[in-house]
Amino acid sequence: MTEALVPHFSILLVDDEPAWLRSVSLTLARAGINNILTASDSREVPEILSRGQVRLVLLDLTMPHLPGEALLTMISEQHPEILTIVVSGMNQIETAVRCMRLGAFDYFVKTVEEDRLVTGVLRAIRMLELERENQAISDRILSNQLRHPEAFVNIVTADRTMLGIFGYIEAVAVSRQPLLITGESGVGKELVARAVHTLSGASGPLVAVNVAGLDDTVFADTLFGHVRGAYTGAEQARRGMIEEATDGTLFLDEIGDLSIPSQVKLLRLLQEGEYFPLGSDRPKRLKARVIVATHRDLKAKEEQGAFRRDLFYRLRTHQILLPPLRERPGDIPLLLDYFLAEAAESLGKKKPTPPKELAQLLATYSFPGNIRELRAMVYDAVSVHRERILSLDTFIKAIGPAKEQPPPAAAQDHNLFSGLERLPTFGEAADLLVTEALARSGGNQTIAARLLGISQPALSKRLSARG
Ligand SMILES: Nc1ncnc2c1ncn2[C@@H]1O[C@H](COP(=O)(O)OP(=O)(O)OP(=O)(O)O)[C@@H](O)[C@H]1O
Repeated sequence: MTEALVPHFSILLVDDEPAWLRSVSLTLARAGINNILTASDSREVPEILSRGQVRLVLLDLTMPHLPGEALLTMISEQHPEILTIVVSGMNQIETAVRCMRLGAFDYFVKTVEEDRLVTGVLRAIRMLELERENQAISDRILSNQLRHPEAFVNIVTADRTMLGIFGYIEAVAVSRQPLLITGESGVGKELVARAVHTLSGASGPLVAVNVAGLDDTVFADTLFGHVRGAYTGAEQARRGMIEEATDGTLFLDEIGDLSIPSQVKLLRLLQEGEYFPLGSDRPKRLKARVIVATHRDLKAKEEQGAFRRDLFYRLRTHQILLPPLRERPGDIPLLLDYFLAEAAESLGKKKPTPPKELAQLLATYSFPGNIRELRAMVYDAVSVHRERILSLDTFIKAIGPAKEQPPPAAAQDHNLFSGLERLPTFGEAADLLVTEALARSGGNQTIAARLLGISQPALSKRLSARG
């Protein structure tokens, strides 16, 4: 199998000393960077750059023929899309300042530790990747069309926000940067992580780890693995989940519950792209895309000091916020139909017909457990179901008595009465509302009362008063 090229563009190393070219190539390869070209004759550089593959150049300054500063000027003028890192033998502040003025992205002295050079290269790669991804995101938003709708077949929705999120997912799926998925419990975060993984085209698996409740040592052991004898009881070496996810996706769920020491470990992993299995002093490379999810408000946690700011900023490079089910009521009938078919098939029954008032009833409920809760309700109803038409009873029981709910967004923005010349009286308005609620609920008073946000006895009293 041919190894994937990292990053997706080429990095060109330019120096007249072949030994330096070899040594830097090896250092970068150890950091997982293998898409490298080299040039020991600076006169070759313009032709190599004209092929359009190179986005980052590591440039020596003192070279025969075309000197480094002349090349730097040429690159800044003719290839503004390319970043140049100068790696010079000269430790002179004036030279460094001049190079930065000529457009260098960074400046390193050759004697500097290799680690610092690698960090500089990783920073440049990250910046170029983000630039490309931002471009992809705006292209997607403008084109407003999905390229791979098949990746979303398991995510039932017709909601505009959700469809917009699908477009965003297509744009960021191939990124190597972390992705943060937030949203209430049961809203579909793991389902979305799976769609991202499918679209990433990664050859490895998706490995999901729920990190809630893991103490720091268990967290490190689970993710990083250990060598034999790392601690009492570690009789066998164990691969960590990061290694299990090689060439695939590591999905860390409930990230908002991670302890501070584990947050530090995760940040280091993301920044340096490497980790140490417990008991080992040989680093391993992170070769998986990291997706994290939480139902918690990470911003609020960060403000309270319970979540590290640097990690929060690192994680939210790409972010998806999934809306709760109550904010997409149009999805309720679709999901109902989908889960009825799914439940009937798994329970070996014929798909029941839902009473037409059911979707109305469900729209009055706030679904704190979101889609998972709706799914469980439907499975429950189908399992006790005998007739052709599904009974409303299990649903009415599950959602409990009506509670005050915020008015629908449309009613908040626009007062329905504002266009009327004569305002109806309270009594008239209430009568009209009751009539409409009864029509929508097919005459079912329980549902009508829920739609009106009043108790059933209160509705019944009002109806008898009407005569
Ligand atoms: N749009 C959808 N279409 C079909 N099924 C869905 C949809 N969204 C969620 N589900 C289903 O609802 C259940 C909960 O989804 P999922 O586990 O992805 O939620 P979550 O946000 O990750 O939950 P938690 O915060 O508890 O981890 C799963 O069975 C999933 O398949």
